[in-house]
Amino acid sequence: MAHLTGKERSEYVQNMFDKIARRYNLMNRLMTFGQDMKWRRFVIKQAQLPPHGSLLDLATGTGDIAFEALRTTPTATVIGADFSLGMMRVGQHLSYGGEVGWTGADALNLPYSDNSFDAVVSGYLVRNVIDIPRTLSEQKRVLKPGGRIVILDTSPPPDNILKPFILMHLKYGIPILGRLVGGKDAVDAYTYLPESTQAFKTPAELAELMRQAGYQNVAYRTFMFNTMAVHWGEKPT
Ligand SMILES: C[S@@+](CC[C@H](N)C(=O)[O-])C[C@H]1O[C@@H](n2cnc3c(N)ncnc32)[C@H](O)[C@@H]1O
Repeated sequence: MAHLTGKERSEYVQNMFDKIARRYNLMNRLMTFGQDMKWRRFVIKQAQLPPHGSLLDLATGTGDIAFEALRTTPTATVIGADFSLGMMRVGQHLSYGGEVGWTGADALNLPYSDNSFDAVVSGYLVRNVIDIPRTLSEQKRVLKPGGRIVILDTSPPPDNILKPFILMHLKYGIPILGRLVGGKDAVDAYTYLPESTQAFKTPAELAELMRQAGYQNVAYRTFMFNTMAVHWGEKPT
């Protein structure tokens, strides 16, 4: 991965998700021991979407976060945007799939006007983009003043007594599970996931990038032995 240019890395990520789309949801449930839906519910809680509000689920993938928004706020307008059409095609056939406004979009160049959404949320996007400040700034642009950004992503395992066990799960558990569930097409993806997690920002570093991008009231909460984090903040009014 380190040898790829930004554009090549972007294409690599896009193709990778197209390839694993069919087995993606099952892998999530297995890898996280069924915890991932709890974090998605927390993301939507932090979005504080008003009735009839508008939400953009950026990097929606198969739509799990978008579906959670529709489940808790059925009157909301929910747009799911992603650059992997394969992932969104899977989501279209799931329950609530008919109620999401699925859109092909790049998180670095959003096809929406300024001040469009009450909330912009994302799950496992920021670790994958080639320019984090750029996506944070694009998300701020399309948020209404006072609108909320919420980000769910993995975090590098902190230095503590659990680190060797977490590294074992990342280095061996997840790639082996990926191969068993997704076959050889999934090997790259579930090797990339642990590598990109270890190379990603710590929760404190990501919070600082959000502040630098101009968000206010930035805060975060970590889950699963600090290996998962949800960050939130607001666009100034
Ligand atoms: C791990 S999946 C997460 C899907 C979903 N948010 C979830 O929580 O399950 C990451 C998604 O991010 C998308 N993605 C990565 N970089 C992107 C970018 N620059 N623009 C749009 N989507 C992107 C991928 O196509 C993929 O569907």
